[in-house]
Amino acid sequence: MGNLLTHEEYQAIAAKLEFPTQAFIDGRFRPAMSGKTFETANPATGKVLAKVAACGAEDVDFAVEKARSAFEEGRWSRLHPGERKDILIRLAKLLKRNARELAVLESLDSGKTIYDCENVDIPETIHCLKWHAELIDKIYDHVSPASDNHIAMIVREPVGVVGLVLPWNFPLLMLAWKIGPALAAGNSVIVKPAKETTLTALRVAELATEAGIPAGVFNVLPGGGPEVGEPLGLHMDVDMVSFTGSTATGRRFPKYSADSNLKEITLEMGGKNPAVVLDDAENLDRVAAHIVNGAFWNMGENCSASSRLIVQRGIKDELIKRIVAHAREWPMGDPLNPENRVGALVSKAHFNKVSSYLEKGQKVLLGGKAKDGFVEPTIIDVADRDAKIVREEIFGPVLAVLTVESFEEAIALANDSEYGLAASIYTANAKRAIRGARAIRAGTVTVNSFGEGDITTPFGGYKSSGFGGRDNGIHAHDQYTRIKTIWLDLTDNADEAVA
Ligand SMILES: NC(=O)C1=CN([C@@H]2O[C@H](COP(=O)(O)OP(=O)(O)OC[C@H]3O[C@@H](n4cnc5c(N)ncnc54)[C@H](O)[C@@H]3O)[C@@H](O)[C@H]2O)C=CC1
Ligand code: BAL
Repeated sequence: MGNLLTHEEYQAIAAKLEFPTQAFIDGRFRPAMSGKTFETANPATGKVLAKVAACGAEDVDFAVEKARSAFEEGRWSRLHPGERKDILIRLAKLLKRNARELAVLESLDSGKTIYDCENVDIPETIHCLKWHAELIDKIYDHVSPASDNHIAMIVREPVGVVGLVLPWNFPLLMLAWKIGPALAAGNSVIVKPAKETTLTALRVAELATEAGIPAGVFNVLPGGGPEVGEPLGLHMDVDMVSFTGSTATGRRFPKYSADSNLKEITLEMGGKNPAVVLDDAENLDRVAAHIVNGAFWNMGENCSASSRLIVQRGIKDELIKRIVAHAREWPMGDPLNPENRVGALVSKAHFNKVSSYLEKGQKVLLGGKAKDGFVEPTIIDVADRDAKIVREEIFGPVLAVLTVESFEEAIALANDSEYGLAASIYTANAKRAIRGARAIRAGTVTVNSFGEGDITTPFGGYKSSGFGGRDNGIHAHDQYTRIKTIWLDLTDNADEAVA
């Protein structure tokens, strides 16, 4: 995969990196108005990388004012879509030119492996921006089938000033999922990265300006959730917020909206995603490889991670044997070593949270150890269907195994969760595959594979996993536009009385 460097070469790049540390508002870097900063550390070593501006409500007000001016003056919102396309493609090219530096920055700040940053995060980020840029001058508005005497145009307009509240698990990719369609549609954006992972968003803001995105259109406010996310959610002049993160925090946004200007809200939240393996599944070795990828990719810090394996008793032992064998091929260690597939968890706090799910007395089939920011890929056989590791989103490399006797029981168990983000079903029986996929209440169901689809397919959840619009695909465009109807009377009626 890819054109990877050696461990030593990555370390040499890391040693020379400069870190952007200030807020980016109205086209330039600025300290937080309060002068406050917070430390951001490399979770793999605990070493502080930089002190970053800790923004607050006053920075939010200032950024919203600048974003609003940019929007109203039409610096970006009224550019020809083809011009926005050209600038966004220029941004994608700049990201490509700086891909290696961004990959190392992302890995250092988040604990993600350089292997994933180089092979997934950075290329998909670039592809996402290009895809939305290419889309924007190919979308047509509509004319309604109204009477001959009227013409009714149904047009899409950018929403205005958009808040983008991001998680830490895919800092650049989630940025791209949101700024791609939001900027392509002509909005001004205020990005609030997760406090744990701010550095790459700040670097992208700098590159966006170099690409030609006008001042005020792309702003980045580092800082805490209550300090930046909440004032953004409550702001009277923010038109829409798109959020990705935990269900607990996501729940706050509809309330912020109701307590302010009824801004639109899209929420992409947690998951406890089932991988259902039926006893007629073919090629168990391949199934096992998919399950390992689903459960342990990105250290399980993935909202759509397969965290519940629901397996029919007849094939359980054979499947587990193969899953364990595949998982053993995933080395864990320094994220900057390209041999490693499992890096560090994002922060000490998150490490503590994930470790707390590893309890004495569990039937551990693999792993189970946690030390100094790293958690081994862990598989636990569970009889109690209400155990915490079955119900709660752990967001770490922990796979709970549940045993069932039938297809019907498997589907019922798959749905026995407050979440409904993603699911997989492995079977050679096409009818069962489709019946199962239809019956599982989740936004994405993959058959005989693990994945999230790609940029062309909408991503989002059912139940407590999702609310509002979808990320990715043409459907993401809906999130960041509003529909307006324009009626025009065509009658030659100068002398007629108005009825
Ligand atoms: N669905 C997903 O992709 C993600 C799920 N999670 C889940 O959430 C758990 C906790 O992680 P956190 O970082 O605490 O997630 P979080 O949901 O609190 O953070 C997501 C974003 O919301 C912001 N935020 C936090 N509190 C806020 C508030 N009161 N008002 C407005 N914005 C606020 C954060 O600063 C961050 O930018 C994880 O262990 C995991 O289970 C975390 C990150 C991503
Ligand atoms: N899996 C991409 C979206 C997320 O984890 O938040």
